[in-house]
Amino acid sequence: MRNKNKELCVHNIQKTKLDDIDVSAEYDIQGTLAEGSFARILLVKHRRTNTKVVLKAIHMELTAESDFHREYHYSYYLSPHPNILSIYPVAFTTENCFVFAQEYALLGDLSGSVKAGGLPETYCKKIAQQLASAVGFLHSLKLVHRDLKLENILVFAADMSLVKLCDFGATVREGTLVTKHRCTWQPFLPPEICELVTNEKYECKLTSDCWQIGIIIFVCLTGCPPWQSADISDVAYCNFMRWQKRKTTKVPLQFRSFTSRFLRMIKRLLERKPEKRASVNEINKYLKDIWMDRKTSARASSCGADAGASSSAVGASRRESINMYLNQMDGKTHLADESKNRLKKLLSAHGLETTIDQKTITKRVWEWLLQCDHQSTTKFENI
Ligand SMILES: Nc1ncnc2c1ncn2[C@@H]1O[C@H](COP(=O)(O)OP(=O)(O)OP(=O)(O)O)[C@@H](O)[C@H]1O
Repeated sequence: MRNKNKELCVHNIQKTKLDDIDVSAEYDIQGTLAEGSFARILLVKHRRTNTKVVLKAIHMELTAESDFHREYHYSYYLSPHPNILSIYPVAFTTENCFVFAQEYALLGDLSGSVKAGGLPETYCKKIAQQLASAVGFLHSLKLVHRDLKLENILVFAADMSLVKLCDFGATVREGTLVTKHRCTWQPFLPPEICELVTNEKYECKLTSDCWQIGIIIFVCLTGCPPWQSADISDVAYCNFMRWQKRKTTKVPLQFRSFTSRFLRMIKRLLERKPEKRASVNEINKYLKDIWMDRKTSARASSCGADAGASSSAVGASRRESINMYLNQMDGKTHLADESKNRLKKLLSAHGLETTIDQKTITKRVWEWLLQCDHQSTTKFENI
């Protein structure tokens, strides 16, 4: 009964009264931390309390007021969880933006920490455990995050002992009719979403988050996604599906560096049928196991191509996958540029020019991965 009330309460979206304020009068703007698709993330110091906070300034022309209220409501409601970004009870409007205040993650997001070849296994397990806890909390309230990716996991400790989930801009109640979220990376999308046509509506389910956590764990361990797109036109994905459906005993190349326990977990999270997919809580069952197989990981680079006949196809598809990231980045440029210009105007009205661009940082990371993929492909083709 208590849980039911909690659940009802979280879905009762509060419309906070939004006062129009002059940002530069209240805050000392120190710089732009990042630029998302709809928002600019500003590092500021609150003049009166001398506290450093982050302001998420969402451009009004790109976001309906009701969407802002939903994002702020869910972000604030969820933020007491230790692995969810803390949000302050501060929301207001400026001339062009809806704004709310958050705590500052000094180490940025996970896409800046995951290097070619991946993170140490111990770090990945800490991330998996904290992410499972945060997303498990959302799921207990029947909320679907819908946009789980490295960029939405903020790092508070270099050894990954504290990470927090952020960006509840796409979060909705389970069962809500939605269309594909425009700014998610294709390799992170589950098959049931990949197969939708543009603007097709679907009922969102908790299980799509479980798939995305599976992909995040894979990317953290290896440094790159397992395929470009979870659909039948993708060779790497097809190989995985054939193996999962036991049509072949040959473990797909990009999964050869893992132990059987890890493979069991990842197969459960990356189950094609959403109704059969593991819940996030299942991840906890595998945290004490060894994930990387020391012997095979020395032989098969998870970032590389197959040493057999299908090597070029898989290698090409994986290169394409990383290229696709870069292209999607470019695709986002137009949208980001529009909002960037408007936000720039707003900021320069307060005498501030900004130059940091998160898109460029992420693009650099993926260019590096592309280089890594190319090197290991060459290595395996020479075997
Ligand atoms: N509190 C914070 N501290 C430090 N960096 C942050 C913080 N909040 C956000 N960021 C940075 O800003 C980026 C974009 O933030 P956020 O995801 O909230 O914006 P968005 O416009 O919703 O992004 P998207 O492109 O995913 O729609 C994050 O990936 C992260 O790098």
